[in-house]
Amino acid sequence: MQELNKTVAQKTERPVKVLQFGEGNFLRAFVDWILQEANDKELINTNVAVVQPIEMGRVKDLEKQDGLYTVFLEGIKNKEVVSQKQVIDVLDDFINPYTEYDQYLAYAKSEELRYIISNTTEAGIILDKEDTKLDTCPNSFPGKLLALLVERYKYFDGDKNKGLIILPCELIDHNGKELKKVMNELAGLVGLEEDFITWLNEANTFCSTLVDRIVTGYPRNEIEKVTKELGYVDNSVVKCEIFHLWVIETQDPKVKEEFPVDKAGLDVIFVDDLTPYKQRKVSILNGSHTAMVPVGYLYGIDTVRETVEDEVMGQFVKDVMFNEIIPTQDLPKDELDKFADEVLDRFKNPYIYHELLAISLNSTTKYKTRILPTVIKYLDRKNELPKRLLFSLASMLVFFKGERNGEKIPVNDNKEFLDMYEALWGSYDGSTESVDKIVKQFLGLKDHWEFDFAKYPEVEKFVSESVYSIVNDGMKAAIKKVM
Ligand SMILES: NC(=O)c1ccc[n+]([C@@H]2O[C@H](COP(=O)([O-])OP(=O)(O)OC[C@H]3O[C@@H](n4cnc5c(N)ncnc54)[C@H](O)[C@@H]3O)[C@@H](O)[C@H]2O)c1
Ligand SMILES: O=P(O)(O)OC[C@@H](O)[C@@H](O)[C@H](O)[C@H](O)CO
Repeated sequence: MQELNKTVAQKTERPVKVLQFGEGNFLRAFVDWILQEANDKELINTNVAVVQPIEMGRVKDLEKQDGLYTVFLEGIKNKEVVSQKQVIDVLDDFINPYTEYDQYLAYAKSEELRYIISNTTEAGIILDKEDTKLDTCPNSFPGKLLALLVERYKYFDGDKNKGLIILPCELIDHNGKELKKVMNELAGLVGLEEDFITWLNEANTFCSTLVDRIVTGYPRNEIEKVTKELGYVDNSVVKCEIFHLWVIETQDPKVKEEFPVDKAGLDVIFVDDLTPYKQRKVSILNGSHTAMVPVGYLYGIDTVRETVEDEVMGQFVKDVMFNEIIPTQDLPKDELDKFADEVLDRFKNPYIYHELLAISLNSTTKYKTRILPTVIKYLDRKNELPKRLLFSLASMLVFFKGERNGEKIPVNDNKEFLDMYEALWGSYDGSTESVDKIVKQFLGLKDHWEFDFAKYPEVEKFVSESVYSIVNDGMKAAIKKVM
């Protein structure tokens, strides 16, 4: 069967107004799909140049298919099954800046370039103090963007009209403000002139944004069937749910006028403050995802849907959402309950095969960013333990012991964390004392948690007892104690 390329599907020429950092599943199934819809409805007219943010990546694989790939949306909308396969043709240039730095910097001189879009994971918007030499490809995303903007500033002689609209999609708090802050810090370290810094801050518009769509990526589990239906081989086909929401925070009405993607009948909204949307989504959706992963996996389940449909695990997830997360949120309760009900329906999507192991990636950091704020609020407000969220923390520690029913778990996290788990479990000798010691050290990682668990001695006791029970009695017995 033929591979997807421009001899198989149509490719439309458009000016490249968007430079996109990241070629991952999410951006392709979300932002690029939105751009496609808005282009097709003639609301915008742009193609995208994709920049690979790290040395290893897939931009050249995308280029092999002339940038064409299929978004496979499947789910239930208004009680009807929707199954739709759509070829996306907006990707137009594919840059590995590590090997094509000049080609990358050439975009600085583009009259047409207007938008920067990024998703470099929660690890991407960071200050890398080594990124001060802009004449070779900087390592970090902020470093790469700074190099481009310095070139642009010089080429257009500080023209205020040549600034860009910057729309980061990383799931971190205030991503736009954070990126702007990191870029300013880096500009300071590089020693860039004051006039450039003024241009960076005044000519460019950094918008924080919040994204929401469950994207499971390449549908490995059903690829033969999908390929047959498509009639071509697509190595970059990406599967996702129908639901989508992009909240763009801006106080500048010109952004909405210039980027009218919301008019394409899509769930894109422009708001003054996205904080409530962010808190609600990250704590309820991502928080319950992260909380269910080690518990469900050690329970013997592999996917999100099976987890929420299992009698015991389903109840665990509901209790996590409604009894521990929602009471810590500041939005009206009925709104939160409605959102949580919708999320549960999305988790039950029968057409999406969302593996717990995929969500488990970088769990140690995800627990800290997506769950710990809830745990802390719960402890402060209720003066009692959020037992299920802490049970999930205990389960995560056992998950990284790396074994389920005698089989190795393919755990995936930063090397420093994997080394830490190995060292912690290396001291385990089967006794309650050794579990207590492991838990004490784990909760004592103040630099990681940025929170002092020792303030709550009952937390350590509960986590320790839970770990001991999960290891010795197995998850099915251990979970009964928190239900
Ligand atoms: N998949 C989803 O359902 C979904 C939904 C909403 C948000 N997100 C967020 O999007 C991000 C990417 O998810 P994905 O499904 O596209 O994953 P992916 O593995 O397909 O893509 C990851 C992308 O991030 C880049 N990247 C990885 N580590 C980086 C680093 N240290 N610095 C800079 N760039 C880095 C990679 O180059 C790649 O472009 C995740 O952080 C996730 O939180 C995902
Ligand atoms: O993508 P991750 O690995 O950061 O997190 C896993 C999921 O919680 C996440 O992808 C959600 O499905 C997504 O955030 C929904 O919008």
